[in-house]
Amino acid sequence: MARKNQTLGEFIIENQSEFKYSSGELSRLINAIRLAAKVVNHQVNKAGLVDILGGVGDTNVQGEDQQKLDVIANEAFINTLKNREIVCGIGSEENDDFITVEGHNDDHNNKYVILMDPLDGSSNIDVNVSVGTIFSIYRRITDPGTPVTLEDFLQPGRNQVAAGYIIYGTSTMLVYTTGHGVNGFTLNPAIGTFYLSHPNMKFPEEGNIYSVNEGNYTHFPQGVKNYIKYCQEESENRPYTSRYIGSLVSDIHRNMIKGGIYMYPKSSLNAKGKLRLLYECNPMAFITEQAGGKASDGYTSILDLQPTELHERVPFFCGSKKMVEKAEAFMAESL
Ligand SMILES: O=P(O)(O)OC[C@H]1O[C@](O)(COP(=O)(O)O)[C@@H](O)[C@@H]1O
Ligand SMILES: [Mg+2]
Ligand SMILES: [Mg+2]
Repeated sequence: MARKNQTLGEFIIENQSEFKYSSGELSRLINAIRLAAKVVNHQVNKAGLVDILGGVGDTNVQGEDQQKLDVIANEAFINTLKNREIVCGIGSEENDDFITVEGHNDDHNNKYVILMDPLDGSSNIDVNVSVGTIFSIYRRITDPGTPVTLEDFLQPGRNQVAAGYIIYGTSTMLVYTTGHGVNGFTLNPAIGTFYLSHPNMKFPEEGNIYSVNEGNYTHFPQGVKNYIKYCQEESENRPYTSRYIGSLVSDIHRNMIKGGIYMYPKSSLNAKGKLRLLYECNPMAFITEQAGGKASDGYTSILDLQPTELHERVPFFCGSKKMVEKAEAFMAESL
């Protein structure tokens, strides 16, 4: 049972039995994520003081300029997870291929794979706007004792056993689910402890915030253009307010608290949109559905999509249930 101001450590232990495979491994994994989050939080908070702003002068597999904090966050999570030998594989936005973690005595016996976006909202790092980390956890489907394979990562989002994000904003929060609701923990920086501050988070069914990069408006499908016009019309609780931070984690976190819809549609610029299915859309969709919201590619639930590549992109509509259903109706109409 969630108690306000319970520490994250206490919550993990007290809720372990909820988890059908509860052998303590998943708890150790969430604890490792908690530790890496604190390491990254420390770096993010002092970014302007030490020379970790800006790019490393290299591009990642997405063709994006890698920021120094992308690399620092990536290494912090990979090292923390590897050193604790609790995963058999790691997939990251910043690594072309998945990383095999041999585990104790190279026995490949660990049961979980993790996919992550170590630093989300990279374009906001240098301008002191909130950024995040996103993670998604699966049980492997290939036999323990054998090296992990791509198959273990390309599972539908419905198979996730846990997912969450860390938001490095006005305060630092860790929000996650293991399929039993969504809980948010705030870091007390003075003592380095996460406390339960947002028990049982819920997306309001309806809201009045829409989040989309309207700079791409002319390139959007007609259905999206029609929905944006609908959001801007004078009517009962419209026009909605437009809010777009440009950090997926922060935009969805705000909309989960206030009610709203986030969209990164396909466009004539990006045939499949921009966001990555495995370590951005699947984990945010799992959180959203667990909080009573909805997430789709405009037609199909994100969690029912069958992934085919580690870094594949999908169009993303996510947020308050009635708002996503309305956007989907406009998409269907304009087919
Ligand atoms: O600048 P755009 O095209 O609107 O894209 C913003 C989106 O891209 C992202 O920054 C992509 O994530 P990364 O920063 O992890 O690459 C999202 O956080 C954000 O929602
Ligand atoms: Mg991202
Ligand atoms: Mg990123």
